[in-house]
Amino acid sequence: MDRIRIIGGNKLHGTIPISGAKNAALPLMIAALLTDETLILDNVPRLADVALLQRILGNHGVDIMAAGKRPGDHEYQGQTLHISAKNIIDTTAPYELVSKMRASFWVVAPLLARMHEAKVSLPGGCAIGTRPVDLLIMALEKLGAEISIDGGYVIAKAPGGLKGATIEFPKVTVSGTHVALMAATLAKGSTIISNAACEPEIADVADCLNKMGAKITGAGTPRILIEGVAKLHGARHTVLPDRIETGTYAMAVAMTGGEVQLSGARPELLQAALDVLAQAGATITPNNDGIKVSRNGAGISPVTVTTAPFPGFPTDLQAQLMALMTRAKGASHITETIFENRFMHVQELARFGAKISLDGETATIDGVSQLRGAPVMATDLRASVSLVIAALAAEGETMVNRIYHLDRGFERLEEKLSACGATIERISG
Ligand SMILES: CC(=O)N[C@H]1[C@@H](OP(=O)(O)OP(=O)(O)OC[C@H]2O[C@@H](n3ccc(=O)[nH]c3=O)[C@H](O)[C@@H]2O)O[C@H](CO)[C@@H](O)[C@@H]1O
Ligand SMILES: C=C(OP(=O)(O)O)C(=O)O
Repeated sequence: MDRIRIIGGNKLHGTIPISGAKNAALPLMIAALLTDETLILDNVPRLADVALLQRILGNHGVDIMAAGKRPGDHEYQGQTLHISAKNIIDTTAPYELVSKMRASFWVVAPLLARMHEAKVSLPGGCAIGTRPVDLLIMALEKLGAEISIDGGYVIAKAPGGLKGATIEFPKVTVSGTHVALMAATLAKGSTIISNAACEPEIADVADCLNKMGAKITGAGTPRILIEGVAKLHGARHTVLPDRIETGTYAMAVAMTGGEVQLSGARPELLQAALDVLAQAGATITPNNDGIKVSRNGAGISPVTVTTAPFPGFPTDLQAQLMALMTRAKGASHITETIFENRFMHVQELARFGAKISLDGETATIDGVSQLRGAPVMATDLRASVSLVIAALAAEGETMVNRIYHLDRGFERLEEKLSACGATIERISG
């Protein structure tokens, strides 16, 4: 099993190119199931989750061609995928594949919308809470699907096709919104999704669906309107930059000090997180090429933050912020409201000498002047990278074990950080 070895203490200086967003690339690839024509996606990150989804789509009969690099392409250029779901040969998504990645469950929506049937294993994914799919099932039932659960599989049928409906989510759900949106594009009549998730990845998927011939308005707001169409066609779409990767590297720079240009980043995708970083003492400068982040001289100030759906502070940056706050001058408070068990990093951060106490959904972090490197274990994707952030500032050596979590969502992490002066290497085997 690969590990990452880090010797902390170096400031970060240089440029980090921001990859395409994992959480947009995955639903965009899934949306290709809605049409028998080719969907071309540019700027798809090279990640374990993307590779796994390629296998899952392949199992349904989808052909995927990954275009190589052209001369002059930047070495970090995302890949271009040509995805063709001309013939769907199997509407079952098996346990062996779906259990490894939660988002793969979302294939239920396009399969049902286009093939009028789907049998999809209940999902797995990061251990950050119970993560039920009741609201996704509710949305599909509203659209006229008959759904049963048998042997760990969701079996969905819509013999006459889906029908437009009003779907009101009792709580904001990204997965529920993606599923409702994709399913409604091919439903007969119009659909209203209210209390929809406003995450930028939803709007990115809706943009792509509209290029494919869907009639969607309001994506990115809590009320989305979809006028169903009989057929979708091929299109070409570029995956938006990863706001969580952006925020993660911004926090790494705030942690170590130094100055880094986050190339290709879009500040409006993570304004709440950038505001918190500025409060913590980092200097954030949006520019033509992305965002410059620096922290020179000044220490880290404590903050009080509560995670919330977009445009609030993202839960996917909570662990990274906690790592940063371990070295703040005073006590910080971080409240997690989205996932009930997203504090797996707390016990691992303690191995560096961090002082964190938990009370229900709130963590209190008493900043310490110095962290010390330690052997630690990655537990889930964002928790893993919070350990990397701590290690970059810790005295001495850290060994991060079980880094397959990191490979799910961070493209060439060690290369990007070492190019900015970090002492970080992957140890294979
Ligand atoms: C691949 C992807 O895009 N993953 C993101 C997505 O996850 P995901 O789409 O799974 O997250 P949701 O927004 O759906 O979940 C939000 C909350 O709603 C609950 N819930 C959800 C569905 C349901 O049927 N019933 C229910 O109770 C969840 O348990 C959670 O407490 O949004 C999360 C919240 O921004 C992010 O942390 C994940 O990185
Ligand atoms: C929790 C995440 O992913 P997933 O929803 O795929 O588990 C994440 O991206 O932080």
